[in-house]
Amino acid sequence: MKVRFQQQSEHSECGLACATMMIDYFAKKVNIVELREKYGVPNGGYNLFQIGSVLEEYGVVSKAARINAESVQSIPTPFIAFWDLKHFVVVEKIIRKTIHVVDPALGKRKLSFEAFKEHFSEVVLYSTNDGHRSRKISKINNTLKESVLENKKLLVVTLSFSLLSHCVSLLIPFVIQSIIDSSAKMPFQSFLIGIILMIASYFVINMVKIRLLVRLQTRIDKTLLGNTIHQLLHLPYSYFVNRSKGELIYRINSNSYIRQILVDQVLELALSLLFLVVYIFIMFWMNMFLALITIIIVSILIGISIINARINQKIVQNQMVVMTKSQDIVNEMINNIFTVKATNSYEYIYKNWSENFGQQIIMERTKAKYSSILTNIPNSIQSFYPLIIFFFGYLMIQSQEMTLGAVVAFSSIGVMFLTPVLSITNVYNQLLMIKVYIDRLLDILETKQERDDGEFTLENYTGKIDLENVTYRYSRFSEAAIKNVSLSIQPHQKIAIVGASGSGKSTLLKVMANLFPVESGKVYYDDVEHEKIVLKTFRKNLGIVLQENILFSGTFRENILMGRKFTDDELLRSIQIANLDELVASFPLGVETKISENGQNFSGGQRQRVSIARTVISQPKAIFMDEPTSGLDNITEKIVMANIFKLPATVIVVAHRLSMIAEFDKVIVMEAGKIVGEGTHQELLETCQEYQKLYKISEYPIVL
Ligand SMILES: Nc1ncnc2c1ncn2[C@@H]1O[C@H](COP(=O)(O)OP(=O)(O)OP(=O)(O)O)[C@@H](O)[C@H]1O
Repeated sequence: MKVRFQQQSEHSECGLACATMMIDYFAKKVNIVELREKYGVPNGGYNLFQIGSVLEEYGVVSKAARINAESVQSIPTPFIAFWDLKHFVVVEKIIRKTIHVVDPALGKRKLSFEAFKEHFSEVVLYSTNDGHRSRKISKINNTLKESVLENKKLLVVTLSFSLLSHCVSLLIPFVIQSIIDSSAKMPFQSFLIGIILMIASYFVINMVKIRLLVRLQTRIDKTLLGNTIHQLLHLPYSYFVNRSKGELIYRINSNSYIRQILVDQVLELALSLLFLVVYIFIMFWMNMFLALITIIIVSILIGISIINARINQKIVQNQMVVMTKSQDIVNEMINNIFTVKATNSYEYIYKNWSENFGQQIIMERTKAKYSSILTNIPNSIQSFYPLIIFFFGYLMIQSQEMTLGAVVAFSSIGVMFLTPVLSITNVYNQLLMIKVYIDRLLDILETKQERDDGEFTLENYTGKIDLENVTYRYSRFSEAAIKNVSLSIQPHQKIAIVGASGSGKSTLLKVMANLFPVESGKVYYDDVEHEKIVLKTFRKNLGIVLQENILFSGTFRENILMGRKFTDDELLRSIQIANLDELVASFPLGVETKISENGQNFSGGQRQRVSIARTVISQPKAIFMDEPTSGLDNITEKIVMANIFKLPATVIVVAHRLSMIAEFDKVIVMEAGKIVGEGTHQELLETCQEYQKLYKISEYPIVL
């Protein structure tokens, strides 16, 4: 049994991807989505011990060993190998001096012993389980099935028209036969009328078929892509936190490949299969001997095409991985062009990209190498097929077993038979490919949506928040970012969270704002446990301003409203609170002024203020802000914060600068995921050593 390739979705997921491949091989069909949901991905990835624990939970008993490359053949395959001192790969098998490696970042590769030795870091994790599990054919995901089933009617109609057009073309050989065999007494006019009628009906049927096909394609596209985007929008925030954007976009694009293969190819396959039976029947009815020759030729064609498809699948899988990486590099380059320029790192980035692109080219060439032989043979056979039939047909005419017309007709039917056979093998090829695309899409489609099954709507939410022994960790194996935190925040209180970098301030804020689900403990809003609240409607009570202030391309108005309905007065009020009124007034188009994508044409502080206006416009009852004013000067910061403080809302702010700290009702001091101090600024200065330290080193001494 082969190891099923599992691609890692982010840089630190190689350990988890290797664990997925091992579990899938030895114990149970799993995909990385399931393991990711269960264990998460710690910063810096998994170590061998943690991978071993995951395997054990799934019934794969494993052992780690330190071993040099020369002795690695004694380890039972597949096993996990430590790679370049920073990565994990699965060694699928070792055949003589060739090592078959499944790299979760790069796909399946064959390495010479020397190349293996160069990368192998002399540590392995192997399974002591006996043999592999039995594998059943996997079921296609429901969303994909639904997308097709929803358009069942249209599918049947399109299929019927395709069938009709095939039927019309099936008549052609018989017409040719009667023209040749009855040429002496041919009723010229009726033949001509018949032919014109045939051409006209073929044309009309095909025209309708093409239109139906396009309609079917667009409908399936819409359902498939619509479902994916809908699913993406309903995934929890944590899904996006560590994922690369290029990778996600590539996964989303898998939709159109899947549709192309499903609609264009599978439809063809269904018809071809049906017509194969018809053709075989007709051929044997016309001439047994020629029919047998055709079947032999076809068997050779199918054999070669299957080999071709299998080779292609492997190459395409690997090709997709490098293509995604290229896209990622370009994405990062464009997003971080300032850093590239500032650090003068053109060559480094270019080298990175061109190395990756080089691999892409090598794969393209390998593909061409194989297909120049394997695609060429079927094509050549197809071209020479009529010659073979005419050769044997000639002998039959001589022995008067067949007429010339019958040989010509047989040859045409034979060619018609070969075409669907070739298309079946081509579709088989594509179907192997679709699996690769589906697996990539399933990462999105099979991830659980954010839960929303609460019973309380909390329409009159006051802004009270309580945390009871809350712990949150980014992954099962990483240290908790928030440890056993209990906290009570009263309506309209103004709270600041302070602490050293990495102490868990942002994480605590996100947990309070319900962006991250807690691992243990409870979060209460107005004394109602968060799991019992209808999140969809409740979310509008929470306003969140995060560090990354993303603006969309559109006007000021559009960026603040974000599709929600508010009056012009409400819009102006939010602009005033964010102290944007002067800026907006300075533009001739006011709130209709265009903001470019990501707000590139505005300063960081201006972007922050648009983000604040966007949050306060909905008059949330609790406002969570992660360093919302880091880009503002002291005076603007004071104005904005004073405006926010006046709002009838609970305000919780992660603050690096302590310049306004004395104005908060309560300050929470964090250290290593725990609350180490809680009280007013004055109280903490007297009682909390950690706070005193922070205050002393604060860049901006307090203004009292
Ligand atoms: N997306 C993530 N995945 C894994 N670990 C994370 C992630 N984000 C933060 N962490 C880890 O969680 C811990 C707390 O991080 P957090 O961002 O909450 O700290 P912070 O106090 O807000 O830091 P800063 O002031 O530098 O923003 C850190 O150890 C950090 O490495």
